[in-house]
Amino acid sequence: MGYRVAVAGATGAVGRELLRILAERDFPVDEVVALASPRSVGREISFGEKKVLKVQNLETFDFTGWDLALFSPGGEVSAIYAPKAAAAGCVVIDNTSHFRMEPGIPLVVPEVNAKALKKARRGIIANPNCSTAQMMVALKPLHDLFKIKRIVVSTYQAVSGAGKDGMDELFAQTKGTFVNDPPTIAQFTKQIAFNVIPHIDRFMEDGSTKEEWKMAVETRKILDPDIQVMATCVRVPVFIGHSEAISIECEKPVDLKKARNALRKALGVILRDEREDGGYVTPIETVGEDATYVSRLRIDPSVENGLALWCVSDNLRKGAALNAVQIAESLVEQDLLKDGVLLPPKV
Ligand SMILES: NC(=O)C1=CN([C@@H]2O[C@H](COP(=O)(O)OP(=O)(O)OC[C@H]3O[C@@H](n4cnc5c(N)ncnc54)[C@H](OP(=O)(O)O)[C@@H]3O)[C@@H](O)[C@H]2O)C=CC1
Ligand SMILES: N[C@@H](CC(=O)OP(=O)(O)O)C(=O)O
Repeated sequence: MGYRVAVAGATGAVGRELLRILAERDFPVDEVVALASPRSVGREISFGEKKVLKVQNLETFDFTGWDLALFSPGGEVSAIYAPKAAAAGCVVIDNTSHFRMEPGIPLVVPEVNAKALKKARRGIIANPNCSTAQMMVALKPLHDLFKIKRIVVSTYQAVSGAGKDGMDELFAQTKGTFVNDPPTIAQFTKQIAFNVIPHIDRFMEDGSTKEEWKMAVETRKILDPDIQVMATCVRVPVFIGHSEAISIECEKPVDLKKARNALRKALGVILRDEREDGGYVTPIETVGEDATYVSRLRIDPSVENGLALWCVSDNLRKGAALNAVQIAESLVEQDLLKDGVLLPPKV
């Protein structure tokens, strides 16, 4: 038996990847519909090798009779239409930050906390922030071994994290530099080509950014409510692939050999750590890949029970679309994708 699946935000960077991954992984679909803004109605986009979908309007779409909706149309749009879809009996997996911290809405990285799906009460499941998702995959096996108390992380985030317009801006500025065009700055606060910007999402009162705040609160919701997180999130001129330099401080003594063995066995992780030229993974090597790559694993001698690592993944896949499809697969595996199990919210 297959499912009727809607993809909202289908013309965007994440939406296109969602369609690609549903087809690639042979998710059991009977029917797929692509939804976006009124601007895109009638546009054609591919689903798999053979099918072409005509984009429909999310604003007027009736979700009655649809089993599953994968949303990535931006937080403000999800805020309106995800509850409507859920109220029509369609289970929503939302990629935006809008519902992540709400009670009764599981925030899930399947390799880490798939069981939380059973606690869904409102017909909506949240997909984590891209930087958080890959960090959770890399740290779960280490947390199981050594019990992490504190994480210090610096991110190097690709422009595709800011959607298709972010990618266009890096491309235009890079090209423009070679013909002496002054850079047009719209998606980022400063020139991104040949530069790095220590600012992602809006500023909070304490001087951190919302991206940094999300990494802290989402880690606590997914992995362990007692972990402290200090994040610095930086945009870099890379098209796809988020990188992270992570230092952890643990309760128990760390053992490098045990850490390596656990990472080798962990679901979703590939350890590539050869301590020689090129024996580590860079973002461009992760494009189109599903794994979260860990390199540069070493003891951090500056704290008790400290360990440092480098972690890289395709932000549009594990950071967004792949994780969403894995959630859908996990719902199917756990027999949760049926009427009455994920109760629709009252709207
Ligand atoms: N990029 C990433 O790494 C990650 C992104 N996300 C989240 O996913 C969401 C989308 O990101 P991304 O794909 O990168 O963004 P894009 O800008 O590339 O795409 C946005 C999508 O949303 C659609 N959309 C915009 N406004 C409306 C509307 N009023 N009604 C219906 N559809 C609308 C757009 O349709 P149209 O083409 O018609 O304008 C487009 O399909 C964001 O909320 C982001 O937070 C989450 C994790 C990671
Ligand atoms: N903020 C992330 C992508 C994203 O949209 O995250 P969120 O869904 O948490 O707003 C980035 O720019 O790389």
